[in-house]
Amino acid sequence: MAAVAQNSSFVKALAENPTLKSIPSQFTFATDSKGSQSDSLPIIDFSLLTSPNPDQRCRVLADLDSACREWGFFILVNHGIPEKLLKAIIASSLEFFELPEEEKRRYEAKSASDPVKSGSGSLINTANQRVHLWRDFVKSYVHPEFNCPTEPHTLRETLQEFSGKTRPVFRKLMHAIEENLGLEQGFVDEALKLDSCFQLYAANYYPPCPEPDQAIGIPAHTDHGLLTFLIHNGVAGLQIQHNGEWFDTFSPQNAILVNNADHLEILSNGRYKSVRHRAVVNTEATRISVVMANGAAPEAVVAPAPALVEKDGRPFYRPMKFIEYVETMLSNRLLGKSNLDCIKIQDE
Ligand SMILES: O=C(O)CCC(=O)C(=O)O
Ligand SMILES: [Fe+2]
Repeated sequence: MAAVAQNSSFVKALAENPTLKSIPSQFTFATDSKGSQSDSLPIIDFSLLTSPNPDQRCRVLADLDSACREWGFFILVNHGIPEKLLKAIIASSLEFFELPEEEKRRYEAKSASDPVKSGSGSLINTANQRVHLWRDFVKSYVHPEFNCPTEPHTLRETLQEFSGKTRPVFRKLMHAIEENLGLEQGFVDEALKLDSCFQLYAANYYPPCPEPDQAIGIPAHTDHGLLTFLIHNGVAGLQIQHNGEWFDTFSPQNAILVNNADHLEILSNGRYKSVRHRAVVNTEATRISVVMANGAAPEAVVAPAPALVEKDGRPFYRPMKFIEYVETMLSNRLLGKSNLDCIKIQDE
């Protein structure tokens, strides 16, 4: 047990204490955080989705289908979002974490539906103990209504632009997925009301940790929404689970890491599983990730696509209003308890 007390609600301040040699006991999270390497993580070239060459387009659609089906994760390249904007959103997010504590504390969450929240987060484990995470975060709902912390002043414009530029990429991917699932053209736009799609921005700050094997940034979980986009500052830490094994991810310069989230699993009636992933920490370098969770409209009721239910003989998930699902998830602090499990229709 470490002698250093945690007086702050943010891990950054604790990690910057020069006397810290081990983690305070409330951060202890027993897990094997080693990840395997794979040279077959799927890479999808976004620009080929609009290729005039039908063979090329067919090939990228097939690659996207197998990435969604087998890995639930892919590395998106040539997406057209300027590198300058990706760098700017990471820089503005870092500026947020560097604000004085009292400024960040203004956004401490009072309820799951607060549109802007900040803190570091903790969970209750199966032994009913509170586990603190080795990460600080800031989250805000950015679409259909735009919310943003007032400081740093660079964040608002950058975040607005980032949200505006990620939405068409998300929608084009959803159209390709609609085609891959054999759904009628226009079905996802209408059923999920994608003009008003929900987007949640989250930035995570993982300071260096003196005992990275004893702590966790974010434990294994799946995300709400359809597709999650993630970029980072070049420090590795995202791991995904594939066939029961944990894999480290990598990303070429300027790429976006994309993963299937819960509502894609529901929509596809279980064909495209929401991928379990986690964030591990290290002794050396601060890691920052910026996440854009892309979902259906808050008021849309998400259910398995009727055409797939017909093929499968039955739905495997119960319908639920999108925003209700998100807010249930954001207020659920139980480790290992998945919202998706709650709406799964079990075999009779
Ligand atoms: O920082 C990461 O790599 C993972 C973040 C994440 O999974 C999340 O914010 O939901
Ligand atoms: Fe996540």
